[in-house]
Amino acid sequence: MIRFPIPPMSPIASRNVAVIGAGAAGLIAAHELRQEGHKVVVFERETQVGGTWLYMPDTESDPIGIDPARNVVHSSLYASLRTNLPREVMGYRVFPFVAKKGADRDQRRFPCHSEVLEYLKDFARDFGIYELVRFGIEVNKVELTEEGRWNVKSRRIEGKDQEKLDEVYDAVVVCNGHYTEPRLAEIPGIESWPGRQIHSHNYRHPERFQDQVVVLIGSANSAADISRELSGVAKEVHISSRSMEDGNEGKLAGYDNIWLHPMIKRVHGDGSVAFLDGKVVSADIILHCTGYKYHFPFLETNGIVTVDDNRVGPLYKHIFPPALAPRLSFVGLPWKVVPFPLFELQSKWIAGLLSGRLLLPCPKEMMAEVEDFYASLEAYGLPKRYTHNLADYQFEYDDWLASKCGCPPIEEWRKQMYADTSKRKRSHPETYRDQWQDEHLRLQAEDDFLKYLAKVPQ
Ligand SMILES: Cc1cc2nc3c(=O)[nH]c(=O)nc-3n(C[C@H](O)[C@H](O)[C@H](O)COP(=O)(O)OP(=O)(O)OC[C@H]3O[C@@H](n4cnc5c(N)ncnc54)[C@H](O)[C@@H]3O)c2cc1C
Repeated sequence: MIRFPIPPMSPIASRNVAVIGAGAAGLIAAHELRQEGHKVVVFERETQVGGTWLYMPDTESDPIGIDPARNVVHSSLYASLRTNLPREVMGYRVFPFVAKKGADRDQRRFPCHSEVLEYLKDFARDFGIYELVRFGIEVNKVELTEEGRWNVKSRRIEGKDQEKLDEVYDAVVVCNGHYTEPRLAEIPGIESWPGRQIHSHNYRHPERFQDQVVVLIGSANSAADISRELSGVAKEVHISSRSMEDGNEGKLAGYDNIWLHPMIKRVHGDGSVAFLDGKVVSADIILHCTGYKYHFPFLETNGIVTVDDNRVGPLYKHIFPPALAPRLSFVGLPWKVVPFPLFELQSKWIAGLLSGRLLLPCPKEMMAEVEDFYASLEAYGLPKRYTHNLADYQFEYDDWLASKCGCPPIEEWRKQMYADTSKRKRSHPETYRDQWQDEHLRLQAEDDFLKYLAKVPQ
């Protein structure tokens, strides 16, 4: 039986901390925790760091990802993917994402995915993170002990050696990513529709779509990139999205074979797909670019933390369940954000709270704030699945964390560059990665990076 409230932590102390995942979130969490004096073990199922940025040519046995027995592939990257943020904006603040020379490096401002992987590998090497990571080890159970610590069970996932570990940690930081479990659009009539379905998680190359009529559902970054890539090989591409504004339906400007539609009304046994605007097409494939679900199959909190319609909660500031803070935390849940610097600030705060250098409000106050936040979302008519969408206030959130940690707010150039990129992505989706108008901001960033690099011992 678990006793509550769990015992308070003694002030200014070093903790044994388990970090789950060695993607961009887990790497910076490991760094910040160690900087604060904690003892850190990072568990990583793969044999390399990088998480999402470790491109995997293989796809899953179930192309829409609903079969629980399927082989799970972690990364959702497609072969042609280039970043949707300029490298200056994207990098950690403590390790600028500057262009490097080398045969395997891509010096462009919006580089291809392998360049981000190289950057993360550089970070792990330069900051001595590799020595903290246990590779090829999957965490399969995280449970609260009677003393309010965490029992972490893990196992080696490949090879004859069936090594299993059962250990106790003072705290767990969950950094397992949230772009692996596909979310699907609900489509009336889909059970009897005879065509193929695939989720963008399993999209790698356009060739399989040669001469096909494709209905692509979604409007986020992947949908924009993949629909344009498909137009080069497919017969027709029909984009269906919730955000399609009235009057914008019809052919996409600049393309002969891309059409824009509102949501799908119904699909039929004869292969036809009917949209809410009354248009009907006969399609071969439905491609779901409809996002992902938060998924923590290893986490056992006796119902304290749940995932409900993609709300992970209750969480104070998207990080701590009030009843278990600060011993359980999540890094990287927010979306529609600049991820790496946000991970950095979340991690810094967690590290300071775990040592007792920084303090949280009491669980009751945190819970009251979480409830107020949920009530405000409801008042705006926002469904639970928008809980971690920080589009309208990501920098306010970052700056709040920065102030708690006593570090400078997000740089003005970074905020402005993000805003300019978002605008250009909408107005010039084909060219925003290669043509820009924010050279003055890029120079400011470079200037900042030079000052930073001058301080770092080479
Ligand atoms: C298609 C796509 C394009 C994107 N483009 C951009 C972009 O241009 N710019 C940008 O900044 N962001 C982009 N992102 C967001 C990107 O996901 C984040 O930048 C970031 O990489 C997420 O890092 P993470 O550490 O939270 O998760 P991940 O990178 O997913 O890492 C999680 C790690 O946890 C490990 N793991 C999971 N479960 C376990 C377990 N039980 N035991 C042990 N290990 C485990 C996984 O193997 C993985 O290594 C994109 C995302 C996608 C899907």
